[in-house]
Amino acid sequence: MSDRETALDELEIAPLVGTVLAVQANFYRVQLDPQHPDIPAGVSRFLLCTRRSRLKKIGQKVMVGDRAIVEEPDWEGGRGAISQVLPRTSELDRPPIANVDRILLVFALVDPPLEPYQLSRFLVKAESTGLEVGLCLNKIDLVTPEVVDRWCDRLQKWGYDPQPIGVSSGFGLTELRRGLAGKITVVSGPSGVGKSSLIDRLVPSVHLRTAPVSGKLGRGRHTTRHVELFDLPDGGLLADTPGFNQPDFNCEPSELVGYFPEARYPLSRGRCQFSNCLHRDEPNCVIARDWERYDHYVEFVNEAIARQEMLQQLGEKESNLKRKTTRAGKSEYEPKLASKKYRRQSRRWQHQNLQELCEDLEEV
Ligand SMILES: Nc1nc2c(ncn2[C@@H]2O[C@H](COP(=O)(O)OP(=O)(O)OP(=O)(O)O)[C@@H](O)[C@H]2O)c(=O)[nH]1
Ligand SMILES: [Zn+2]
Repeated sequence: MSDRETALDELEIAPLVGTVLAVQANFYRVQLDPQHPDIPAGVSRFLLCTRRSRLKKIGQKVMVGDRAIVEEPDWEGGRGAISQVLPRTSELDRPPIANVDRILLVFALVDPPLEPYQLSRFLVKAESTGLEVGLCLNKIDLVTPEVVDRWCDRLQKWGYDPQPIGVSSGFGLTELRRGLAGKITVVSGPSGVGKSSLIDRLVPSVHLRTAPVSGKLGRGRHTTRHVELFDLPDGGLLADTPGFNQPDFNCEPSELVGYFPEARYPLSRGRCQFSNCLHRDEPNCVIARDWERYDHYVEFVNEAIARQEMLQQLGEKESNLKRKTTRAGKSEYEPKLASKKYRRQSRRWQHQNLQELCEDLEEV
């Protein structure tokens, strides 16, 4: 066995494993798990790594959040090479992060105002990932305790247990920190609610640029674009997502009901008469209509159906298009010759047909 094989063999017994915190132009910032006997005392556990060419060859992508095996650490230079990506437990595509455990939705009670419909969209989108969903209500300093209580009662009826917080004053952040320990959490929510300010407070080493909520849209001007996981002092990793105000759904209409906690319980207890019931006008449906968000549910189902129909039409259109390359070298779609019945009949075909017709007439 060569020296290298022996070294690899040893690595297999006790590989250096870490989590990819950020991707920066073909380099991966990896935080190694602590207490590995190979990590010398006093060196940084953060290594800037390349990806082994073998991984490139097999098309193995490395994502933020990935658990990776690191070889050939250069402790002085803070470098290493990723030789293997461990199986993922989850994979989000927006933001592109692997192994996320929890989505934490942050909304403000005011400034921007808390809108039930918008909150519902974010909740459904978060539920559609299949991950645990948490909800914080920020800016409690700007409303009365009665307003906070009213919102908490209302959202409990939706099936959630919101945590009121005040990022400016630090209210509720100790409890929030406890829920983040040992997990990878993605923070999401509309613009201007205080997501970046929250991360600034939770991760002392991070200073994201934040600006006052401004303009007609009531949006904060801070922009969060690249994907990065921040290391929390009490353990756990946190990522911010760019603020967006209207998440889209790309799920099947029939899946939506499962993303409403209010409907999950009756569905687990009984069955609708029709197996493909969408719980709208169908008879003998187990879902009651008297819960606050039922209208949201119906609207989201209608939206998902419309989306499905649009995709179907697009699919049909696309199958009638063929790709051609223009003189400028660009690739474009042009209508395929329509199916037989619309195609201009060729002379020969016309001639044949006439002949057949004549033969038919002769037979009569
Ligand atoms: N009054 C009050 N203002 C807050 C609080 N938390 C954050 N803010 C302010 O709200 C504004 C927007 O905060 P950001 O942290 O930029 O919001 P964001 O959610 O990251 O916004 P995007 O980057 O657009 O997604 C800033 O002016 C913050 O100072 C709070 O608890 N109380
Ligand atoms: Zn039903």
